[in-house]
Amino acid sequence: MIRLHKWKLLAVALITNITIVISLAVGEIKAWEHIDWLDIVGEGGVSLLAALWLGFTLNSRPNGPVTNLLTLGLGLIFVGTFQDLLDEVIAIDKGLFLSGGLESTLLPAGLTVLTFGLYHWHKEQLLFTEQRRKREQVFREYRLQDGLTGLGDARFLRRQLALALKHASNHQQPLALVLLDIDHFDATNRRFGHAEGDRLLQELTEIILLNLRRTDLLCRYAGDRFAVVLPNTGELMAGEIAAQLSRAIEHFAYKTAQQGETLYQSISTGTCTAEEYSAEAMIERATTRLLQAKDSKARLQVVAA
Ligand SMILES: Nc1nc2c(ncn2[C@@H]2O[C@H](COP(=O)(O)OP(=O)(O)OP(=O)(O)O)[C@@H](O)[C@H]2O)c(=O)[nH]1
Repeated sequence: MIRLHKWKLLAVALITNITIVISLAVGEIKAWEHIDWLDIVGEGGVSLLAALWLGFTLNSRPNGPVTNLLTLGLGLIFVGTFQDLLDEVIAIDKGLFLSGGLESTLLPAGLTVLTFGLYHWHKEQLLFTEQRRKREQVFREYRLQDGLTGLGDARFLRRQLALALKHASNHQQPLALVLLDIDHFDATNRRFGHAEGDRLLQELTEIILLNLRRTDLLCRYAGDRFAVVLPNTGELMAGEIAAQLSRAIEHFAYKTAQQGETLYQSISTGTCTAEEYSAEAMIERATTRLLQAKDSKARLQVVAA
């Protein structure tokens, strides 16, 4: 946290020190008997809580505009309450802005900025919830969760696909399955290393999730192969969604962690609709179509070369 947010922490520490120095310069330390210890405990406690909130917030957030707003809001609240605390030990001329004006300005300003930051945080959380919904139940079924991407694994896919098939047949709705496989992922692994391949798989997961509807389910079927269950979806729509996912991935400019090189990926897809198939038969059919797509891509590349 300290390394990531060092400038923000330095700014808060610097402003706090400036407040102490100015207070000492324009005021006088109160005599022991004039200090109200109950106020010190109360106001010191509020200041300490504001500092803790700031610490918790920075510890749980990446850098970015929402974090900046939250830091500014909590920072203002902290400095405002800290100034309040200083007032209890340093007597400052009542006519000075530092004595009353600063306290009564910083706290409301901090609360206003914090409210604005919390509003954006709330919006950000809604987006994450939306993405998480597409991983349905995975968070309650850790045994069937893929450790790298957080998606359901192949066993989870089979189980959910069987349930979706039953639901589709009971409600006489179509159901589709799309398999996606990254092209030449082995070469990417060999060139940039397995850890970079892992990061790429994680980022591609996010891209796919962002391009799905809230009812769709994404699973990691195997190594570089993903599966999407598309409820209430016919063949045409499934083909369209597969094409959208291919486009989204082709346009994604992945940056490697080491050198920041840009990598572009393509995928091959195989779709299949339910009709009278079982979950296993659907996976087999989609796999056959995926391999056919890979074959025709390879043949086209040979012709082009
Ligand atoms: N980094 C990483 N690589 C993985 C993981 N699981 C599988 N792989 C790799 O994925 C690659 C899959 O290779 P292939 O099945 O030959 O697929 P490909 O190179 O994409 O070839 P085509 O599908 O024919 O285009 C292998 O190099 C595996 O080691 C993983 O969790 N992390």
